[in-house]
Amino acid sequence: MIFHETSLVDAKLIELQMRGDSRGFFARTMCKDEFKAQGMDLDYVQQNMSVSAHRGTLRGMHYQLAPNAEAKLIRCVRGAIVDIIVDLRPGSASFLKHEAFELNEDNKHELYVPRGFAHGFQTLTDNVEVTYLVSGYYTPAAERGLRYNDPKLGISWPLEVTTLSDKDAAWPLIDDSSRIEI
Ligand SMILES: Cc1cn([C@H]2C[C@H](O)[C@@H](COP(=O)(O)OP(=O)(O)O[C@H]3O[C@@H](C)C(=O)[C@@H](O)[C@H]3O)O2)c(=O)[nH]c1=O
Repeated sequence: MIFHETSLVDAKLIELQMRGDSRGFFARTMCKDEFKAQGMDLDYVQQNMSVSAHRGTLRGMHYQLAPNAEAKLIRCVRGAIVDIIVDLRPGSASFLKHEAFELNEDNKHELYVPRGFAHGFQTLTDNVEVTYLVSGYYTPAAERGLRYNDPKLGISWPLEVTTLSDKDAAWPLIDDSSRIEI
């Protein structure tokens, strides 16, 4: 795995190293030793997948409150997405900043989202499958979100939003104090 720093403190874009042969190729997608050397979260307790039927579908921006905060390791295994993360950690040099990453079935990039970040993505193709490991159990009482089009975040999504859950349409806007419950 090749670990690339991002503009957001502690978040990393991971390039997989393919070992090809006559059958195809092999690549490692998670390795505790390599993650430890990078200071990344090591213990993943759930693996999730989602399938989105339509191009332009948006899921986000999601996180869980501490002590249920989760690190996430995201990969798009069918189709393509733009994945966007926001650093919500007060005191971080990248507090409230975001960065966008294209993850798709061809580049096979993996995005490491640290605890204390909000996460979301928009599909760039129909019939998209995303798979991700998370370091915390799903805890509905700890679920929180930011509005994908909150002017305080200033995220520019690549496509018109075609599909959005009622829950994602209703997340609160960040108030003037910019204080965010994490
Ligand atoms: C996230 C999650 C949802 N669910 C249930 C709740 C609901 O009935 C159904 C769909 O849930 P959601 O609408 O929250 O699914 P979705 O909008 O895809 O939620 C996901 O979005 C991306 C951006 C993330 O970062 C993930 O951590 C997760 O929050 O699945 C679980 O049972 N376990 C889980 O871990």
